[in-house]
Amino acid sequence: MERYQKFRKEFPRFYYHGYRTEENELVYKITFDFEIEGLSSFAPTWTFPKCTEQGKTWDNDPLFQKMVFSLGMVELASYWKLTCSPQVIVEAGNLSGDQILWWKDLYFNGLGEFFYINQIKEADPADFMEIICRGKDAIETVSSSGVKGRPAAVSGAENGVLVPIGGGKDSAVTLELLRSAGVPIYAYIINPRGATVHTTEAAGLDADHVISVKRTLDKRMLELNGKGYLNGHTPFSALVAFSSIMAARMAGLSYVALSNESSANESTVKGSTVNHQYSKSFKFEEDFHRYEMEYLSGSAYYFSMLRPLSEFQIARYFASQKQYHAIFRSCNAGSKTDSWCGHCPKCLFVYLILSPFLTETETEKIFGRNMLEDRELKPLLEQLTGIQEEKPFECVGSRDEINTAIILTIDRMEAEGKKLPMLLEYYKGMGLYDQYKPMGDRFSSYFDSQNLVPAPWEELVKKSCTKEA
Ligand SMILES: CC(=O)N[C@H]1[C@@H](OP(=O)(O)OP(=O)(O)OC[C@H]2O[C@@H](n3ccc(=O)[nH]c3=O)[C@H](O)[C@@H]2O)O[C@H](CO)[C@@H](O)[C@@H]1O[C@H](C)C(=O)N[C@@H](C)C(=O)N[C@@H](CCC(=O)O)C(=O)O
Ligand SMILES: Nc1ncnc2c1ncn2[C@@H]1O[C@H](COP(=O)(O)OP(=O)(O)OP(=O)(O)O)[C@@H](O)[C@H]1O
Repeated sequence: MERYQKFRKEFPRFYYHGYRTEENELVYKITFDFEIEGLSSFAPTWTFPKCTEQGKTWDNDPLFQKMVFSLGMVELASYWKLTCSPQVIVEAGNLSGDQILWWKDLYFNGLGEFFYINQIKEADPADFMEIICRGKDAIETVSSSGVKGRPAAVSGAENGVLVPIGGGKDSAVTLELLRSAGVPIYAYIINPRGATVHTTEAAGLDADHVISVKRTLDKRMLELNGKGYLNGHTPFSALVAFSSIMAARMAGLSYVALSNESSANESTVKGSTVNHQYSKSFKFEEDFHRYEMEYLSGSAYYFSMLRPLSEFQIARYFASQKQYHAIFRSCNAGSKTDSWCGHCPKCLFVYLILSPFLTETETEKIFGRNMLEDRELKPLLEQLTGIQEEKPFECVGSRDEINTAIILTIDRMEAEGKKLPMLLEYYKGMGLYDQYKPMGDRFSSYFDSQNLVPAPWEELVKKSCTKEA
């Protein structure tokens, strides 16, 4: 890819100079200092509310400072990708050889979609970036109450569990599961919008149990995007991971419960490792866990409550949680207007995966239209079901579970004597029905034991969300 080589030559060095903090009784604000030498500097910000005892200063907390530095390491990916400068010079903190390898692995995999879409074939895991660390010596961290290893019990959970909220169905399911476990819940939201705020309301959380942080992008990055510098997907969920453990520390919470499912492990491009949802995968979860244990010791136990489950089971559970149906929004395309766009892969995916568990009227009411009658969505249906090699670059379920959901919907509608909508009729004609029907329902009893859910909650997830087909 020509632009890649050209920019790397023209701008060989990217700097993470440092960060500046401002702290008062109400907020803790961080301004990162990045620079692409010869092009531009960037100053993105994060503002956290202060929710701990008065007089506590986070600037004096060594672990928290390491977290701030680490958040900058994730944030820099959005700015580095403009020119993919071969050298990244880190002055803001110290990194060991092992840490450097960890970060390179995150950047390479987390930017897998970016490289693929921009046709940057020459990006190689070893050579795409050299990280040179010129930071001062690391401040020794004093280990505190954080949980090490996979917990057999959930001690400390009585203080509360932090649940990051995306505004879609998955985090609502985590909220409800943890609620049934009887632990206090705190919601965590980056840049609140209607759906995220309404989700906390539907869960019955008051303002004291909602931690909202503000993140700003540097406008110069947006301007450079407009001028033809490189742009594309960045691993947003890695930002959720690093920032949520900061919020947990400020609030004195020992657990952060994500809502990433087993299906997120499937690659987006068949036969490759390119995964749009890389930082939602179990590999990232385990890697992050290891990083915390080794370099951020004392931080909250980070795990995904829904990791044992498929999207199919999450949809079934969510279908019974009617209090969220009018307000949840999974659509990324409509996230700015807090709406279902009704035309994107994520909308079609959610429509299909909920369909076996809701009536046609209920599903149509959620989306405001019957998407299954829209012939323009045929190509998306083909991508979602695996007729096409490439899944859409969106957070959608695995091909197998989408096919299972469609078969169940067709069977239900036919048993009720209903006429199939256009897309389901088309699907039947494509031969997939005959291919998948004999396989039966392989997802109702699904359970992925590769997970980090603390033992008592793992049992709860199994009991609440799995059943024999
Ligand atoms: C693109 C993105 O990550 N957006 C999230 C961001 O939204 P924001 O309003 O801050 O920016 P955008 O208007 O979407 O983008 C403007 C331009 O800036 C670039 N950019 C943006 C964010 C970033 O981190 N780096 C960037 O370089 C971008 O390329 C544009 O040119 O924050 C919101 C929360 O405050 C998120 O809700 C936004 O997420 C989008 C809805 C979204 O589509 N996110 C995708 C990355 C996505 O697929 N999200 C997955 C997570 C997958 C993963 O972690 O790998 C998901 O929703 O599950
Ligand atoms: N703005 C945000 N603030 C905090 N956490 C977020 C935010 N956006 C996403 N997340 C976290 O990332 C997870 C993945 O996002 P994703 O959009 O897949 O899930 P969702 O919104 O809960 O459900 P759905 O899959 O229906 O969209 C969320 O469940 C949530 O834990």
